[in-house]
This record gives sequence, C-alpha cells and structure tokens, in this order.
Amino acid sequence: MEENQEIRPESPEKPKMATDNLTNAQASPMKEAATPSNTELNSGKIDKDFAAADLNPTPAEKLQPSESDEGVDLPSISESLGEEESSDLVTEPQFQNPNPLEPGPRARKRRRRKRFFTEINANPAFPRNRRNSVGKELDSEAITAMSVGFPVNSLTEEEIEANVVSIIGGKEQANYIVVRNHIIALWRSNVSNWLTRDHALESIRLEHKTLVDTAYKFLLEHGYINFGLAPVIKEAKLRSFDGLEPPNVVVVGAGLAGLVAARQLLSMGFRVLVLEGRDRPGGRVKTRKMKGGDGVEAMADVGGSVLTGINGNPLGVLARQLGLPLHKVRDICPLYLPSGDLVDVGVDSKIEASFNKLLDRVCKLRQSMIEEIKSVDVPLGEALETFRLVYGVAEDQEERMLFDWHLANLEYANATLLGNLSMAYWDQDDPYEMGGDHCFIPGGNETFVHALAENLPVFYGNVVESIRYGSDGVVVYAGDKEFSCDMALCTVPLGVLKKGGIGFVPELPEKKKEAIQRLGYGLLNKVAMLFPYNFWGEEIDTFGRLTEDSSTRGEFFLFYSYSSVSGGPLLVALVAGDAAERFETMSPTDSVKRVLQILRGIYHPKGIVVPDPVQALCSRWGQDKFSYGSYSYVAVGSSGDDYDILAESVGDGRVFFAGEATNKQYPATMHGAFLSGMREAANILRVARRRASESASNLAK
Ligand SMILES: Cc1cc2nc3c(=O)[nH]c(=O)nc-3n(C[C@H](O)[C@H](O)[C@H](O)COP(=O)(O)OP(=O)(O)OC[C@H]3O[C@@H](n4cnc5c(N)ncnc54)[C@H](O)[C@@H]3O)c2cc1C
Repeated sequence: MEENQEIRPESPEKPKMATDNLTNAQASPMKEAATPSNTELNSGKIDKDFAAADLNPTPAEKLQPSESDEGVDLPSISESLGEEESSDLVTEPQFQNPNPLEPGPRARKRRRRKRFFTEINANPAFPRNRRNSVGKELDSEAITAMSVGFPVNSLTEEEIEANVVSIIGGKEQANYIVVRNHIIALWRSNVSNWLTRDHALESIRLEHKTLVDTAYKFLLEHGYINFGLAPVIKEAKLRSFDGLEPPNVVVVGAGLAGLVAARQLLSMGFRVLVLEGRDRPGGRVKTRKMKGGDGVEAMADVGGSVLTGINGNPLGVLARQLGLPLHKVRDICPLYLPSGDLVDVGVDSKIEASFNKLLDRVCKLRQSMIEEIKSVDVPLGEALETFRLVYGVAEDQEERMLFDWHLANLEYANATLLGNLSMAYWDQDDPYEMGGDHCFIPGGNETFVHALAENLPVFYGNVVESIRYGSDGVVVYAGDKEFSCDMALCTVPLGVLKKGGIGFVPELPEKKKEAIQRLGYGLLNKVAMLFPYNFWGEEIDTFGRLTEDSSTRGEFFLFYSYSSVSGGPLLVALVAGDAAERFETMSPTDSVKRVLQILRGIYHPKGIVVPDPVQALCSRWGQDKFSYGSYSYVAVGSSGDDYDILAESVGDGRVFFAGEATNKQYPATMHGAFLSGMREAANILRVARRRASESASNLAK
C-alpha cells in the first residue's frame, strides 16, 4: 500500500529554515477543580527559601520548524500529470508573496474553542497577604502544575486513589499540593536531569519530609517527573520488586501509548514484551521520507502532526530532552475563494465571529437540555444549521462558503461529519486542552517514535488475534504463537476494537462493549506533495480554500506548509468530513490532479506557476487494518464517560487498556496517547503490588 512515484523533477530550490522562538509563559487551560476550594496555604510551614532555581513554568523552549497514514501508490501519476498539465503553465516560476496581507486573518487552530485560565492571582487559594516573593514562586509553580493537568487547589482522581493524604481537604492537602507543585516545577526547570527525592527535600522544611516522600513517589510512579528520553532518565531503573520475581507484561501495539507504557514498565522493573502487527513502530504517527530528483527531499507526517498546545505537553518535554527545536504554527491562514481571490478580511472576521457565536448559543441550549431532559442528544450539525437559519447567518453566497469552511474545520478537528457529533458532549475535553502554541517538530514526529522504540523488545509482524484472561494470568495469541504473561496491556485503536479485530476470552463486559460501539471513530486523510520549489511563500504555515458546493466543503479545504520544518518544499492538503470517505475510493492520480487544479485556481491568476509535484502521497487511514480510521470523537448518544469505560481494566486487573480513545481529557491526540500509556503503567504497578502483598499474606497463613 505504501509506494510513491516520482513525477517530474525540476530545478529545486531548497527553502531556508525559519526559526521562531517561543516562551511558554502563556495562557494555559484550567482543569476544573474537583475537590475543596479555599484551602489555605500554610505559609509558616513551607520554607521561604523554596527553590532558588529558576522555576519558570516551562522554561522557554527553543522553537523551530511537520504532518500525515499509510501512503498509497501513485501508479500513473507522471504520465497523467506530466505534459498535459504543464502545457498551460505560462511563465517561469516567480517567487512572490502570494498573500501580502496586512493585517492578516487570525489563527485557525485544529480545535476551535479555547478556554484560557483566569489569572492565578485571582484564585482564593492564594490569599492577598501572600502576594510576596514566596507567593509568586508558589503561583509560578502552581501554573506549571496546572499546565500538566493538576487542579489549582484540589487533588486529581489519581491522587485520591493513590491516598496521597489521609483526609481530603484541610491543611495536609493544602501543604501536599504546594509540595507536589514544587516538585513538578523543579523537574520541569531541567527535564534532562533525574530529580532525586533528596534534591526535592533541599528546599522544603524537614517536617514536611513525609509529604515530600508521598508526592515524589506519586509523581515518579505516574510519570509526571523523571520521564522521557534524557540519557540519565533512560538508564534509571526503579526497584519496585526488590527480592520478588518481577511480573511480566505483554503490550499489544507499538504506537505512542504502547511504547511509552513499555518504557515506563521496564524502568519500573517489569519484564516486558511488545507485539506489533505492522513492521514499524508509531502506529498513527508515521513520517514518510519524500524525495525527488535534484536532491529535493522532505519528511512528511501522514498521521499525527501538530503538537496541539505546547504548555505541559509531554512531547514538548521529549523535544527539549532530544534538543529538538519546535516551530510555532503561525497565526495566519489566508482563505481563497473559488476564483482564486482572497476572501475579504472584514467578511472573514464577521463570519468567524458569527460562527463562534452560534456555537456558543448551541452550548447554552444544550446546557438547559442536559439539565431538563438528561438523555436527549441531537447531532451538532443539525443544531448548528437550525440556529444558522433562525439567526439568518451567512445568507449570501460568499458568507455561506465561509461558514462551510468553518464547518469543515470542525469536521477536521473531530474527524467526522458534524451530523455524527454529539451536541451535548462533542467538546467535553475542552476544559483540559493543553495551552500554548500549536507546534511542528522539524523532521517529523517519527523522531519521537524511533527514540521511544530504541532498545525496546518490540516484535514486529505479530498480529494479535485474541487475548485469553483469567485469575491465573493472560495468554496472548498472535498467529501460531502464544505469549503467557501476568498482565496484558491492549493499546490497539478503537477502530480495531469496533471491528472485533481482537477476540477476548471471556468476552469483554457488556458495559465496555457498549462503550466501544457508542464512542465515535472517524476519518481524516491527507495528500502530501513535494514540489520542486516553494511557490506559496515562506511566511505562512496554513492557507485554506472555499468551495461553492457544501457537500464538498472538506475536500482539500486546508493546506499545511511544511517548508520551514520538513527539509523541503512540502505541502499537505487535508480531506475531512464526507470528502475523507469519498477520497478513499478515488484513485491517487485523480486526487493529486484535483489538488493541483485547486492550487492552480488560486495561484495562476496571480501569475504564480504551480509546478507538478516531484512526489505525492495519499493516505488511506480508513482502509488500514491496523487502524480503520484516524481518531475518536464523541458520537451522538455517547459522552466523555465512554472514554473512562474504555480505559477500565478487565479480569480483576489482568487486561489493561491504553490509547488515545481511553483518554477522556486528551482524546484524539498524540499527547493523549502518551499520557494514557503512563497512566496504565502506574495502574499495572498498583495491581502488581496488590497481588504481591496478597500472595505474601496468603503464604504467611
Ligand atoms: C491523519 C491523522 C492526523 C492526526 N493529526 C494529529 C495532530 O495533528 N495532532 C495530534 O496530537 N494527534 C493527531 N492525530 C492523532 C494521533 O496520531 C493519535 O491519537 C495517536 O498517534 C494514537 O496513538 P495510540 O498509541 O493510541 O494508537 P496507535 O498509534 O494507532 O497505536 C496502536 C498500535 O497497535 C497496532 N495494532 C493494531 N491492531 C493490532 C493487532 N491486532 N495486533 C498487534 N498490533 C496491532 C497498530 O499497528 C499500532 O501500531 C492524527 C491522527 C491521524 C490518523
């Protein structure tokens, strides 16, 4: 399925690498406080010389200049595109700025709705008399902890389950939170170091040693500190099973979730084996090297591409440890009419504002629906269309096309038609969204994958068919091979679970089977094109195009330029919604022809020549038997709870589940997959300890 074909080499011009520098001290999302508020910080008990080190939330990361499935054959592309299409090219390539906009349109991010947290100083947990230097440090540390997903003045469910304090609420909890925040900030200030408990203790009064011990242990075992790919961290081994036979775990799937979990379990002292059906690691993260004549080449992400929010993002930590610069996706996205003309900036802003207002109205409506008639849900698409008609939004042709573009953008973010999305819960993860800029990694996300997979016992080409589990252990079956283990971790995509790709014996509980069916799993596809030179300009990372026909609104509606990060003049066109489904039945040649037609429609009227690509790739995530789609979404009738049900282990702690579709807070993302792997490694450790102590007490009887 994965072949590429050269098209027509022309004299390439290598683009210059652009570098943007970002700081992370920006707005982050606020995770809603789950437990008590107004807990007083006991300033007398916390050493005033708290951490003299730079405790910047996430110290400025050097940012610099990627995106992507499985590529497909482009069998006859050179013949069909070569001569005939180039005959109407009139001039030599001209390097013009196709869009000298000033001021430019605003950012269009993968996710529409962002809630930035309110100033932490306004939080009642930090009384006014604490607005001094210690207070500022505490604030700064709290911001760092919040960016990682910890509430300001309460405990997470994980912390409660881990019994980090004896009583929920009160002074002990308030002090624990300060200590926990301090340890997180201390490690985040230098993620290439192994933070020791003693180092953490240095800046905290000895009387809080127990709290430091508890917080340090919790953060370490749950992968909030000392994780990743720095040499000292990779070499570290925890002694979780001193004097005991370490349990063995089979991890199914070597995507981000499986790789992260396997690494963490190995460092905890487990014996681990990873079974992967494909012949490569990474799963839905896949970077293809594209190459044409005359040395033009680029790395194209055909699966997960954008780090959607860098603050607190564990992939941002890996980038720092690996010395990878990040490239901020720039906040400018010109939109073009079918004529090739630029959309009027005023009309663009007006329709974007109307679109957001309609979404807010839908959210208010659902709030009252949820309060009154709990079980009723309707498709988000229907609600939006009804509101559009009622409020008379986007009635003329250009406005309607713009409105459709925003709908396509939402279908891209959710990988499905708006008609499939739950009006009640489609954005249930918004409160947790990672804050900060959206970024690319130069060279593509496989850099992370290869570094994570290094030296891991991954056995490729092992397609798991069934998992048998019981009180005495688990057997994983792949072809004619059987793998016996104490516990198994299943990280296969929701698409594979929906298709019954893995049989469970005994069957999964009804509750889990129903959640698998209810939760949505959608489709997004990409066409990656390597051109002989950059004709769209170096100053933009995205541009979009409108269509007259609503039913094709998701067809190549958004282009990502990877010129500044991929190593070559690479454009990636996105196909969302209905168009993503139809795209899978089109021949790659026809798809690429269609994209070129669109690009020429935009650039030729400006006198800019659009050459044939030297290589092109089309993804087919829907036909990929190791994925059957792109990522999860909240379907009509489903809710965020289904993510939690998918994450539940079965067989009294024998089979565990990770992967993006098990992460209620961060679904459909690379960091969501990463964090789910960490979460399950901690759960497996907890169950292994429980079993070890049960068998010790049985022996003692
Ligand atoms: C087109 C596209 C664009 C995306 N864009 C973004 C983005 O910009 N930003 C972002 O954050 N996220 C994005 N994502 C989502 C992100 O890539 C995924 O959420 C994440 O990579 C999922 O990781 P995972 O470990 O949960 O699953 P996977 O990566 O799918 O890993 C599961 C592994 O299990 C293996 N497997 C499946 N069945 C079997 C079997 N029977 N036996 C053995 N092995 C099996 C698979 O081969 C795979 O390697 C995108 C995804 C796609 C497809």
